[in-house]
Amino acid sequence: MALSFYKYQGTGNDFVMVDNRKLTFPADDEQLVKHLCDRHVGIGADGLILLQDHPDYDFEMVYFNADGRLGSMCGNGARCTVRFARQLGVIEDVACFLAADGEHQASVERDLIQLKMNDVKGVERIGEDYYLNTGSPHYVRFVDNVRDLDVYEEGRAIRYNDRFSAVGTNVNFVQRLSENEIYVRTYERGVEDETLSCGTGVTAAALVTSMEGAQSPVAVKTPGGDLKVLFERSGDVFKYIYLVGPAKLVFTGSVTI
Ligand SMILES: N[C@@H](CCC[C@H](N)C(=O)O)C(=O)O
Repeated sequence: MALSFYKYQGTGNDFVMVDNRKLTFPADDEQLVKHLCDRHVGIGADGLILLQDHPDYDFEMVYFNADGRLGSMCGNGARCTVRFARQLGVIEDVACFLAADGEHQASVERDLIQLKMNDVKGVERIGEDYYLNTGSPHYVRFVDNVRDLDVYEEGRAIRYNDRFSAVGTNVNFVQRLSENEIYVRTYERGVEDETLSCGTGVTAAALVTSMEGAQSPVAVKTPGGDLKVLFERSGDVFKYIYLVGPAKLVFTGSVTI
């Protein structure tokens, strides 16, 4: 069967997008998803996303990690899905959609997609580090020089330690650039490598930076580009969280599956 796909990227976090409104994609085929995301023998991406109809929402986003497994929330992927939905004519400039962690609102503002994230209730301290869930689980460590860090090795050491090896976690390394500006590099669970950007990770990093004195909005640089995180904070409870950044179509194509 011929599969038409669209390749999108949001600050360098890239996704194979499939219009699955007719439910023809074999979503239970883990090996197929893994193959399509493979950068040597497939299309190549950090994840695969199905856009599907839903009776109560504009659409549903079904996200798989590059390892083929069904994933939790993906912030950059969600921003790309909103852009994709607009391209398909499923939405105009605003959307209310369903993802793995529940309902989300989003709006398209020229090049930027503004995505409302779910409230975050509770941030755990682990030594000098932080652990929280922004739709996906994130470990956050502040470092002095993030550009020179071996994110692959240091990220794996945390992701596969006794606490996290079974369920896994994403691992974010954060350098404070100024009071309200940070640089974030992320080791992503399910990709099992550093990606150019991770939306839920950037969100997690911005929220914990506010626990160290930053104010909303926090400007975030990543190896793949710039994002902005807005929020309201009360202790370790965060509401009205918005992730803002670009999402772009890279190319379209068709593969035989
Ligand atoms: N790239 C994503 C994060 C995706 C989730 C992650 N791979 C996991 O398994 O937790 C993002 O932009 O949020």
